[in-house]
Amino acid sequence: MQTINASGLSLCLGGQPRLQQLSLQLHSGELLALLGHNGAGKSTLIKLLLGLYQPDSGSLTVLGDKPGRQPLQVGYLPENVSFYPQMQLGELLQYFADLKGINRRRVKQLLVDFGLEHCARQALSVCSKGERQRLGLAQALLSQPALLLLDEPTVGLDPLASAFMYQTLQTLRSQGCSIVVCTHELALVEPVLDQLLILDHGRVAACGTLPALQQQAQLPWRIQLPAGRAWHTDPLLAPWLCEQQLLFPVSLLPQISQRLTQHWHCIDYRLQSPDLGQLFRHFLADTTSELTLAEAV
Ligand SMILES: Nc1ncnc2c1ncn2[C@@H]1O[C@H](COP(=O)(O)OP(=O)(O)OP(=O)(O)O)[C@@H](O)[C@H]1O
Repeated sequence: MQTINASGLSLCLGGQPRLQQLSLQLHSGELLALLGHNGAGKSTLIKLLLGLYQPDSGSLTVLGDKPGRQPLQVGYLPENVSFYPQMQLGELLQYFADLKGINRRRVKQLLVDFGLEHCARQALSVCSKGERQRLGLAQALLSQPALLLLDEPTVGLDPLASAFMYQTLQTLRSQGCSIVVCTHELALVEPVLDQLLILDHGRVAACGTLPALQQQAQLPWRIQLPAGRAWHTDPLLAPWLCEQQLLFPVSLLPQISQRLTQHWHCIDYRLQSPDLGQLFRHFLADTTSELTLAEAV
C-alpha cells in the first residue's frame, strides 16, 4: 500500500520557494531517509506531510487521504521536542494517551519497551536527553501509527542511545510501519533505509534506493588489497591501482573480482561501494572533498 504519494509539490514561505517540484512515493514498511543541508527544506516537507502547511501546487496524499485527516495513523517526533518540565514522565505519556483515547495498558507497555519505567515518576525537568527522546518516540507510537515522521530523532544522544533508536525503527519497519526520518547521522541511517531523498535548497537533488543512486552517481568502488603482492604488474588491475586500493567503475566489478580470485587466488579482499556520505557530497555538488574516478587513477 502507498503511504505517501507526492507529485510536483511546491511551497513558498516568507516569499521564498522552500520546496520545488517535489515528487515522492513511499510504501508500507519502507523507511525513507530525508537528507539535505541545513535549511534545505526537510522539516518543511514533514510539516506538509502532517497537513500543517498546504502546498501552493502539486498533489499530496498521506495514507490515501488528505494530509492531517488521519491524525491517529501518523506519529510525529518534532525536531526540538519540549515537554512540560514540571510533569512526571509517565504522567505526560498518560496525558498524551488520554488526548488520543488510548488505554493505560498501552502506556505501561511503552514505558517497559523503552526502558522508561524507572523514571516514570521523575519530573521531565530532571530527565536526561536520552530519556526525553525515548519518551518522544513513545508518544509518537501511542496509537500504533501506520506512518512515523521523525525529525532528527538522535540529536544529542550518545552512540548507544542512537543505536537503540535505529534498532527500534528497524523493528517498526519490519512490522509494516512506514518511516520518514530526517537526519544528518548518515552512518546510522544507511543500514536501515529503503529509499533516500536528498534536498538541495528545496529541490530534489536525488531520490531512490541506495543501489540506484550509487549507479546514478558513478562514483568509484573500492577494493582494499592485501599487502606484499605485485599488483602493479597486472595489466587489468594497474590502471585502477591507487596505493593499496583499487578504485574502479562498478561496471568492471565482475572482471576485477574474477581476476583477483582466479589469477591471484585472492579471496580476502574488502569491497566497498560508495557510502551515503560520499553520495550526499556528490549530489550536493560539494566535489572539493570527493575523490573522483579521474583523480583517483
Ligand atoms: N514559516 C516559515 N516562514 C518563512 N521561512 C521559513 C518558515 N519555515 C521555514 N522557513 C525557511 O525555509 C527553509 C527550510 O527550512 P527547514 O526548517 O525546512 O530546513 P531543514 O532542512 O529542516 O534544516 P535543518 O537541517 O537546519 O533543520 C529555511 O531557510 C527556513 O528559514
